[in-house]
Amino acid sequence: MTLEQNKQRIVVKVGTSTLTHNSGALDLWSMEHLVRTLADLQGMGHEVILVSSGAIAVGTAKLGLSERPKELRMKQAAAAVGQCRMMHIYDKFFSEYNRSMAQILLTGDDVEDPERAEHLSNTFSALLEMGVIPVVNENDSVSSAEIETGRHKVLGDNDTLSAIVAELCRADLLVLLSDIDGLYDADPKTHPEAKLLHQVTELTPEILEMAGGAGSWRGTGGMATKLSAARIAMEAGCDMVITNGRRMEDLYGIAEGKDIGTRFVSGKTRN
Ligand SMILES: Nc1ncnc2c1ncn2[C@@H]1O[C@H](COP(=O)(O)OP(=O)(O)O)[C@@H](O)[C@H]1O
Ligand SMILES: N[C@@H](CCC(=O)OP(=O)(O)O)C(=O)O
Repeated sequence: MTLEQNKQRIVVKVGTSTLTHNSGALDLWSMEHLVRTLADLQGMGHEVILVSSGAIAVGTAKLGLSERPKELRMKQAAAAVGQCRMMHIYDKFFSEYNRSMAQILLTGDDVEDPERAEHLSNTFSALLEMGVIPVVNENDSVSSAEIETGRHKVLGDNDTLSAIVAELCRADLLVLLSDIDGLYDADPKTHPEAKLLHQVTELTPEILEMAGGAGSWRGTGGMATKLSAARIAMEAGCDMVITNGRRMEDLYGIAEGKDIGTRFVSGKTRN
């Protein structure tokens, strides 16, 4: 396959547990490696979109709060503070690699409404055309679906959000960077003997039953929301891979189709 043929539009979603330390403070090593790898993938000819979580945890730490706020308005305020801090650091790191980035904050209404969705899709196209890397998060300060209930309604969580973005942008590949190597046949935190699944071609009831909740106070949704994302991506003809954000360099192999993490194979790739 030539490089031109292999040029892909890749959406990478990174979870709070990869971007922050247990204290909630930013994991600068992780962010720096993420940015460097994305800049490199772009340099290789791929188009890259980043969906980044972390705003609430980072805001909570920056405000010096002893725990993640329970009151909705306080969580939304923490998100506003954290989002700003994260964009500052992302922009600084992307600038070091001579890349431009843009912030896109979305709510469920933005993708549900056809006119807004079209504007959004046009904005993504224009940014990618100019070589800018869009960095997306849910607009937590105005949208309460996920942070209030912990479940997704319209968008709800960034796993689902990233799949919706992948669909909207007609991406070839969605990669979810998590704190775990992929989907296991049970949650390894409670079942140490659990085995990693390398490939999923169909979301059967057995697969859906394997998914448990979040692994730490910073994560949201756990595997359940990742499987919802897989459904959206697969139906849109986009492969999705869950892999460990501790090994950013795996992104190169994943882009080449190597067997890393758990790959949810879309009909488009299978046929
Ligand atoms: N079947 C499963 N396979 C792998 N991880 C699982 C499974 N069920 C639940 N989990 C949990 O999902 C967590 C990852 O999701 P989450 O905590 O939301 O992190 P992230 O910030 O990466 O989205 C893992 O740490 C793990 O404890
Ligand atoms: N939008 C929220 C994160 C929501 C979310 O899905 O978090 P995660 O499970 O860490 O990807 C934030 O920026 O804090």
